[in-house]
Amino acid sequence: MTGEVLLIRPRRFEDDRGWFSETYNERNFRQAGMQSRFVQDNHSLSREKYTLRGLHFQRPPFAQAKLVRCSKGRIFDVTVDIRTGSPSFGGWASVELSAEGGEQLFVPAGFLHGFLTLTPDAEVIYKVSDFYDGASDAGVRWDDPAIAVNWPLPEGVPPTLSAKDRGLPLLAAIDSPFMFQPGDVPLTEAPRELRP
Ligand SMILES: Cc1cn([C@H]2C[C@H](O)[C@@H](COP(=O)(O)OP(=O)(O)O[C@H]3O[C@@H](C)C(=O)[C@@H](O)[C@H]3O)O2)c(=O)[nH]c1=O
Repeated sequence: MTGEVLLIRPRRFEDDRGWFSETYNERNFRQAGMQSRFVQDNHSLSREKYTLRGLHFQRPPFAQAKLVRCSKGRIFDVTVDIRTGSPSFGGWASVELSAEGGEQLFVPAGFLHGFLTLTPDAEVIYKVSDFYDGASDAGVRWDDPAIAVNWPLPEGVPPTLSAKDRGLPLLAAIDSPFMFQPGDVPLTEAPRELRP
């Protein structure tokens, strides 16, 4: 497990037709410091601007690392440290991911993940390191005041949420199954950048 949130900017080769980019290359991403093996690819479409999905995680033995990118539009992507014993426990970090920029966020197991769409019809594609398991699916409220994510929502505009996300518990009510391990890295405001 790589216990560090990373921002990846894959190289783009531009020519008259447009561009080409390797969005994932196991060897190069490993060499750059991202160790996970992925077993499932996910793709979601959120029709409305200001749709919020999160804050989610899967419990072990199905804990997932995620490699997230936005393939249409723009999203405000958020990760929250829930590793017991971490100096940054309960802290959050955000990055904007856009189809135009092609940035990717690597979210290790031990973190909540969620995003707010900043454009209509935003599509998000992400790789995960273990299979979906409905019984292990869990999460924390997007507006938990103990985390206090500064979502870029205009004053008085509520996000569009699933019924499941409206009913999620507060961080204090979940028993985090994750421990801060030797070699893990605290969460910083700006994730370390990799250019594989
Ligand atoms: C996540 C997931 C959902 N599903 C099903 C369950 C449900 O019927 C439907 C929609 O699921 P959800 O409401 O959980 O989808 P969503 O709210 O988009 O959940 C996702 O949110 C982002 C922020 C993440 O980080 C992901 O890991 C995942 O939790 O799709 C799968 O079959 N496989 C999967 O891997």
